[in-house]
Amino acid sequence: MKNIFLVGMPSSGKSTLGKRLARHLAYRFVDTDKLIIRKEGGRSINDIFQTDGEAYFREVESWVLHTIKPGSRLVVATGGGMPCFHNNMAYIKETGFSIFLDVAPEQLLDRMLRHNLDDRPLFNRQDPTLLENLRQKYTDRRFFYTQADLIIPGETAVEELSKQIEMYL
Ligand SMILES: Nc1ncnc2c1ncn2[C@@H]1O[C@H](COP(=O)(O)OP(=O)(O)O)[C@@H](O)[C@H]1O
Ligand SMILES: O=C(O)C1=C[C@@H](OP(=O)(O)O)[C@@H](O)[C@H](O)C1
Ligand SMILES: [Mg+2]
Repeated sequence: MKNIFLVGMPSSGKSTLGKRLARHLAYRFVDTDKLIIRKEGGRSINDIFQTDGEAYFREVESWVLHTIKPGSRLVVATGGGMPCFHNNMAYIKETGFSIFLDVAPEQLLDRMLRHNLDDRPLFNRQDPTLLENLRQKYTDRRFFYTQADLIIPGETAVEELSKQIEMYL
């Protein structure tokens, strides 16, 4: 039973869909940001970025990814940047089935402004250039995200997704 990795931009719905998919398949669910926070003794993602910098965060992020045991019936919601650093996307592809949740920057912006989630150091809701930032990151990161085994639109229902992936698991 391959682990399933959800990749994509922040706010694309990895954590939300990941939990639903895990329930549907009777898999366990993990969120790599939560694993990082636990490893760092409960510090927030913002605190890690501010105190130790992004490079340190990316080290821990990659370390955490490598602690995920292959074949353990897990749905893994990754952090938005994870596939784009170190050799993470290669490791994800080697050890699991990967799904890119493809959501356009305009829709990501809409979700970010609608929902009050402030633990995203790279995407500030008060920033007037947030849309530009999302567009730039989306363009830069697509190279990595599109290496996923499957690409789906963000609003895909869990029943439909389960049907699409059952033959790969
Ligand atoms: N398919 C969807 N349609 C509309 N809103 C969504 C959808 N999926 C997630 N959201 C909302 O967008 C926000 C970010 O979702 P989340 O699952 O945390 O994204 P990610 O883990 O990719 O950053 C949440 O507030 C969630 O309720
Ligand atoms: O896009 C990024 O580089 C990041 C996305 C976040 O995860 P989500 O995609 O779950 O928001 C989190 O890992 C960190 O703030 C960095
Ligand atoms: Mg998340």
